[in-house]
Amino acid sequence: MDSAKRPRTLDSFFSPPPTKKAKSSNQDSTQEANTPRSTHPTYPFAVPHLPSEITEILNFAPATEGRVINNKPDLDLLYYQPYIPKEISRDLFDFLRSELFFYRVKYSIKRGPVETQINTPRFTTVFGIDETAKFDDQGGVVDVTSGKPVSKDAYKCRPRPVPECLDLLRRLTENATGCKWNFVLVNYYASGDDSISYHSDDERFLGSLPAIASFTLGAQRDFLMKHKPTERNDESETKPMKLPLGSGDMVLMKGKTQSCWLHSIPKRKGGEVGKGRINITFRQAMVKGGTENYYRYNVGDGGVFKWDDAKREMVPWEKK
Ligand SMILES: O=C(O)CCC(=O)C(=O)O
Ligand SMILES: [Fe+2]
Repeated sequence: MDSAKRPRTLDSFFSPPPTKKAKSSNQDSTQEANTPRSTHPTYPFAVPHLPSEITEILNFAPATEGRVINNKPDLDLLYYQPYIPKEISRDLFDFLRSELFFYRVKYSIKRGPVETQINTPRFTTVFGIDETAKFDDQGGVVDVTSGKPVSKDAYKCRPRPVPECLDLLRRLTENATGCKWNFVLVNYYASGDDSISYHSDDERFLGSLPAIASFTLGAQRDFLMKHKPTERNDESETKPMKLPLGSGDMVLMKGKTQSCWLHSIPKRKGGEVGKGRINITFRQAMVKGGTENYYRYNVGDGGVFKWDDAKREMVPWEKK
């Protein structure tokens, strides 16, 4: 690991917290206007960079050493409890919930003659582009080798660059784990009724042994894992393993985990679930089909949602 990339001065831990000066509303709006933001023609609105109070502490991640979990067939996990330092996980959760745009994606699947409408049971958003292309300084999509603009028809979607507030966490996690990622997927589970059913992230466009980092912020939710069905009928196929993912935790899933195991966040009642939970995953898509898949299922073609702090819920957002 390159320690030069992750300054680890202890000063910010021991210096007194920044004093909260009383601000006039005028000063507030000036500060708001001066906040650096990530923009792009595909973004419904600009996304502010993280405040320095958060970035300074984020440099201390991972807050704990990852625990290896590989005591079951084909399982290969590194579980950080937590990864994000405790003193910023609440603020990072509040920031991302308030500042990102989300979608509630609907799509239809056809199995033979029957077409079924699917309402994705959570809020989602996605950023990134596969290995064949990148964004130039103007935000244009260019071929990764020639640097020439990629035709609009090359993708059935409009790829979006990762905003700086998520890209910082992506870069820091790359440096700490030695992995490489070009996609950021974000889920928001507003309540215990929001969920993700058993699946594996084993699409061909991720390659054969993908490493996926999965972060939790906000409410604790159970993460269930079970082995895919085999002829061995191992106990791991019927008795799911439960990781109680709490705020700031990260699970690095690697090796044969995706090809052999399924995972889910089931619906839940009670506990913390009503506070809402954000999940962030970093992934590496190799080909254009991967980019199209991620935008189809995480942005889709419906409306934008944004957090309403007064109503304490996601509300449809419209350009004013
Ligand atoms: O929310 C989580 O922890 C899991 C999300 C997930 O499995 C996915 O987005 O593929
Ligand atoms: Fe998944």
